[in-house]
Amino acid sequence: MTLVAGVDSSTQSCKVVIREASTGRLVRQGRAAHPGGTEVHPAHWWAALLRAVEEAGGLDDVAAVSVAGQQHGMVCLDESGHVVRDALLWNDTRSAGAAADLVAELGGPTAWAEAVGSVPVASFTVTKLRWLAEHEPANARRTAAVCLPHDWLTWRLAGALALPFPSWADAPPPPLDLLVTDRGDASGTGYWSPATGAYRTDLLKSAFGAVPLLPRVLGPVADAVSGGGPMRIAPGTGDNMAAALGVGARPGDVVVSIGTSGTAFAVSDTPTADPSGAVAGFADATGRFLPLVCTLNAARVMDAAARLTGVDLDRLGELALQAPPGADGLTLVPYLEGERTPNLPAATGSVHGLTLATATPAHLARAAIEGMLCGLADALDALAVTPERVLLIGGGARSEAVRRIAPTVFGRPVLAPPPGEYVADGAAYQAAWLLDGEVHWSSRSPAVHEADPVPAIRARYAATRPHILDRTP
Ligand SMILES: Nc1ncnc2c1ncn2[C@@H]1O[C@H](COP(=O)(O)OP(=O)(O)O)[C@@H](O)[C@H]1O
Ligand SMILES: O=C(CO)[C@@H](O)[C@H](O)COP(=O)(O)O
Repeated sequence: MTLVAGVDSSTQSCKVVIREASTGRLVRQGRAAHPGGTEVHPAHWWAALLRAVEEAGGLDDVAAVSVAGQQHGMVCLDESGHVVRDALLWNDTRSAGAAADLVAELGGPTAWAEAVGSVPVASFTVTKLRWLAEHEPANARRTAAVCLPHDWLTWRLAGALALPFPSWADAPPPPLDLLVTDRGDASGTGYWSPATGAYRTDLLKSAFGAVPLLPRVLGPVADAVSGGGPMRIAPGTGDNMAAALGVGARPGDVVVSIGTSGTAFAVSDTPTADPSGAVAGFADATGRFLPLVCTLNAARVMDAAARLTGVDLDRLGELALQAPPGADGLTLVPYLEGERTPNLPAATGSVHGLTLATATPAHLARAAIEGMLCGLADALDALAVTPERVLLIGGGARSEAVRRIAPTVFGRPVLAPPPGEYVADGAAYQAAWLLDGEVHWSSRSPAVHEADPVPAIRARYAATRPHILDRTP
């Protein structure tokens, strides 16, 4: 039996699945937590990957592996391959001013959308590099190469494979020219064009003042390390691109992922360029494109509501289902981390419509879930496609309350695939694809969730959304 491994190094944790290459049957899995915060030393990702691999029973019997990771994070390496500073993650908003400057310098949002398919906000790597050049010039000068979280982990794996697994933790960094990436993750940098398939080093030079070494961009099915050992390494990709593969998204589908980020994305045969900036024109992991809208506030809104109400996530869901749709007018605008779409990096969350009657844990629980889903309903609208199917995935989709409330907010049925690790599965799929050239994995049918639409929920949310305070008092 040939086995493949898929890794999901996402914001909150690292997950590893080991599947049978021919059928996709799940054989073993493991996971390990990442530290909190929006800047993280990449060594923590490597340590978590090793713990998750160990929990999954190791990779000795695995023929191919692929790593998917949180998009956009800035990993700077010096000439010897050592990390220059903690990586700034996709949800770190300190580069919001740099983003605004870069947009103005190129002549406005349309110029960016035409150049790289997306209008950069603080999440994009290019804005983080501008921030670094302005605020930490010594670190900027030491930066010989820039890569993304999945690129860095793939590169560390490439360097470790020659050693037995117990020694992987101590594997020295490989040469910088072994760094590779893929179209999907490259498209989140702000200096690679999905339409032309080429780096825009001119934009990088303007933003950062220099052009460090960049990872080689591989096609969807290519070895990340040529002439490697017995285990092959696929190119990997960004976590949303891997999720699209893992869930088997096809043209006509919109996938809504409720993880740390909230994302809504569709598979497209053509590149997109939205000058409003709401839709990022990413590439996918198959050679196609993945227009995507991302919010900074999704599953953690429920974590916060659970803390506020003093219950666990299961109880939070039960409470939410006790309150009526619309929570009797209690409305929560979920900008707890600032927001990316709409681009309000300094915003805070707010609660409106408090009365003696709505001041209950059940109302707050319902308002939190509805508010988070309203942000995603806005994301679905921004995608401007008429989906045949809306598929709900991510940690937050494990909540029955989310699955039952989503159709009332979205105004249409949603399909919930069986709970699973679809990002890691997508990576495993890519590894199987590398081995066999084609993959025929069967999947279980998603459960259909239907409910009467309640348009008043979004109407009230739209009325309250502009009434927010910034985080600077
Ligand atoms: N049963 C559940 N109900 C609600 N939320 C859940 C449940 N299980 C997990 N989650 C949420 O899933 C989130 C993690 O989702 P995940 O997709 O793994 O995130 P990421 O990929 O960003 O690291 C946590 O914030 C947690 O709140
Ligand atoms: O920035 C984006 C998409 O553009 C995020 O979706 C990150 O890729 C993080 O994903 P999760 O950890 O929330 O899955």
